[in-house]
Amino acid sequence: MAVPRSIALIATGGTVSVAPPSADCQTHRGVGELVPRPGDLPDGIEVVPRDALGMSSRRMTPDDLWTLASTVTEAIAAGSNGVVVTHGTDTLEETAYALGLLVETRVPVVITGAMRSPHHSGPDGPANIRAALVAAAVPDLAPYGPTVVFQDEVHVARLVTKMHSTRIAAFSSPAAGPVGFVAEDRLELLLGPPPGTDLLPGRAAPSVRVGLLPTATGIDGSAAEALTPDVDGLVVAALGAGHVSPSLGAALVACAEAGKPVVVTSRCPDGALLADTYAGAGSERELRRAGLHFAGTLSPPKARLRLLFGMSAGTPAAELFPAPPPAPKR
Ligand SMILES: NC(=O)C[C@H](N)C(=O)O
Repeated sequence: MAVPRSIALIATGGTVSVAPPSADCQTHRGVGELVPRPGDLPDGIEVVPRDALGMSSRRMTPDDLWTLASTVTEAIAAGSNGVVVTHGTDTLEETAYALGLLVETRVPVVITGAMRSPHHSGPDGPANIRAALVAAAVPDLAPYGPTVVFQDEVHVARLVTKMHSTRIAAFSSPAAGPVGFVAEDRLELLLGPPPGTDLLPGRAAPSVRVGLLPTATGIDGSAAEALTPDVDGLVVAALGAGHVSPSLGAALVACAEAGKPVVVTSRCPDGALLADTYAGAGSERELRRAGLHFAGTLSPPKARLRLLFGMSAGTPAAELFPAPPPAPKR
């Protein structure tokens, strides 16, 4: 008989592990309760369970992400053939991306959770965990970096987002769709791994504060001005392809001139930021010329984690968010 693949199952809390009959979803079961019973375990897999954290994902902090990344790294160093992390869904995509920033791995790392708690009808946790274990046991998944397995779909950490607040089909990757799926306890990969890695060149425990600002019609610079003294860096979820109101633009430039890196992202769930199309106050041309950094296709919360952990390790923002090559003449 073939040697079973050893998969570390690391629990952090979330709805997937809410303890019945806790009506307020505040108490979380230990990882032992999440391990499939012997008859429910996919063939050829052995689970090594470990509790890391036990909380709703809204409580997760950068320090917790650092701790979790260390736990995952330890499991890999101890010889796991793959890792599955169970997590609350509200910030699951951020944790997946943070593991991509912080964990150097040659084995698959998969994150999953549930939208329905174990004591509700049709809980999705057991099926998600089973599919995640199947995926984590396949070495071909490793080059994709951390992935999210949910509802039998496999999504890469950089692109995945929680699109629905209550349905069990909560996650998707608007830019490219899932890279694979699990059926009959087999992983099918549909697309190749992402072209680049998100792993940071230097890794260190979080030691800086990075703010995140929303934009909307008529949002001026007052919130940015109020926030600037309290942060070491700022991410703005700008309009469209990287635009803000002229007043907000001036406040962001002032923040950058004060030596605090400002990173522009888009509030659109899909698409990239422009470099050289619009001019004038608050346009992408003006903001780039003033030294603001642009995060490409990265979502606002993920760009925030990249800036936060990158700065903590002393990597300049310009290296974390390199400028695109000049556009060809049109
Ligand atoms: N479905 C969930 O897991 C939601 C929960 N509030 C959490 O993120 O911990």
